[in-house]
Amino acid sequence: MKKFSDFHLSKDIEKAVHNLGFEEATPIQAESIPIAMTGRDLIGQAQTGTGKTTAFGIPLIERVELGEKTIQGIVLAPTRELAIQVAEELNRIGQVKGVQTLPIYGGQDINRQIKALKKRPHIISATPGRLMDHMKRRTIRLDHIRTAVLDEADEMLNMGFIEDIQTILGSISSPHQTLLFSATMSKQVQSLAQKFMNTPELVKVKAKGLTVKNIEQQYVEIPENRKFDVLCNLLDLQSPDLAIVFGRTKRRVDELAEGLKKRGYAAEGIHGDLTQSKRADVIRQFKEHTIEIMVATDVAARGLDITGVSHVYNFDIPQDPESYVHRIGRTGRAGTKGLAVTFITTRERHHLKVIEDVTKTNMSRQSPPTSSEVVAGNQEAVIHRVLTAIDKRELGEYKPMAEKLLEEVDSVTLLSATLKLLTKESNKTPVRLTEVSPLRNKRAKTERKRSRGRKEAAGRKKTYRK
Ligand SMILES: Nc1ncnc2c1ncn2[C@@H]1O[C@H](COP(=O)(O)OP(=O)(O)OP(=O)(O)O)[C@@H](O)[C@H]1O
Ligand SMILES: [Mg+2]
Repeated sequence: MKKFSDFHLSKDIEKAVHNLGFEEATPIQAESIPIAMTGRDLIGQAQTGTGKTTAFGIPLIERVELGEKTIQGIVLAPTRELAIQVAEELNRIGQVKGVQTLPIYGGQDINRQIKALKKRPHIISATPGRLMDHMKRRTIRLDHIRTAVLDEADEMLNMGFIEDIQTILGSISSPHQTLLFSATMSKQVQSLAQKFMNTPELVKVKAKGLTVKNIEQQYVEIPENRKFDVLCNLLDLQSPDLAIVFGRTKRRVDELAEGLKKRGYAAEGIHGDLTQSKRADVIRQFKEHTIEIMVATDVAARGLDITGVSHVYNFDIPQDPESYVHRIGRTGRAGTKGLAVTFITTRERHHLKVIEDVTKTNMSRQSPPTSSEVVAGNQEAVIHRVLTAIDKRELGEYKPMAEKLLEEVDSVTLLSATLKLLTKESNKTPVRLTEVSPLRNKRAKTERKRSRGRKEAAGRKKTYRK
């Protein structure tokens, strides 16, 4: 195990890392930081939640010359939320040194961004579309870049950003290094790397599979029309701290979030058709635990690091194994435990198998909970609440009331009535979701994806949104 003090970091950065509470470097950090600090190009692949942001963040910030008031580093990320989150982390690492990172993303007033750019940030963390806008307006110039980072490069290519990325990388006129990080890599990424990187060092953290072992992986096979009830039962039984539920389409996400709210859960949906302020609101409320369930499309699958996400539910099985890896990777981060449950219909068995093969993992099959299990689970939850209240011992003002009641009713009856009132009755409010067809077989899927990919990429040119 390597400590950060082994890397000969500057004092300011060592201090900032210490302030972050990091003691030992994770394997991807231990392997990449020394190479990246020499200025070499590097491709880093390591599982989700293993600290890739700091792995590129430290060398990126080390190489910033504070005295030069120019943009010296850029990070490209596939989604707005990720661009924002990376900027936050870089600002923490750069805090003691005084290195400033500005997030630049679509959906935010461009004039506000231009104003913030006048304050001369050292690093930009951006989504490709909006960065291109600024390059065209000449409000961002790439003539002093020392380090360019592509976070989640494979996803940016999936989203049709290839041309934008080529333009951006091709516009950097200063000598620089390029770093590329993701938990998954595709062939496309390798050809991009060949074109734009200088004999990159490949750092791939050895692991048994693509997913981390601290995430328990389960699947439940059920007919489409039972999925919603089973989801509610699982939420009741497993009482997640925070949960992310992934749905296949934006409409699906809206319907699921509405349905969950109807049944009394603190849930909100997030997807690319919402305004940026709504998206930011949902993330903020989720982080503050005002909402406990975030229902999302794959827009939330990449890179998001939210403390407390204990459960991920794939309400709809993801399109491909890579998406599965990233979705479930929103839990089980930095060594914590997590549970991922994937719903499949009988016709989707084949897709499950493909995911298991590619990720080299086994998911254990679970039967949907029976109604008596749900009742028992709800009762257990109440008992837990009662016992916790006893531990807290803040019961003084209730005791006289209890004593008075006990004069009239025996203790067992009294307690039974209290437990009954506290126990959550399963909420049966009817919820109807628009039917979706199961995933089709691989060949049909790839063909559809190809033609859709072209369309989406064309559409995105205008909006730069996922
Ligand atoms: N050395 C460390 N010690 C302890 N915690 C760390 C360390 N490095 C990073 N972390 C924490 O681990 C969490 C995950 O890090 P990060 O988001 O960089 O993962 P990632 O590898 O980029 O994952 P993903 O593939 O999902 O994007 C963060 O909360 C981060 O603060
Ligand atoms: Mg990441």
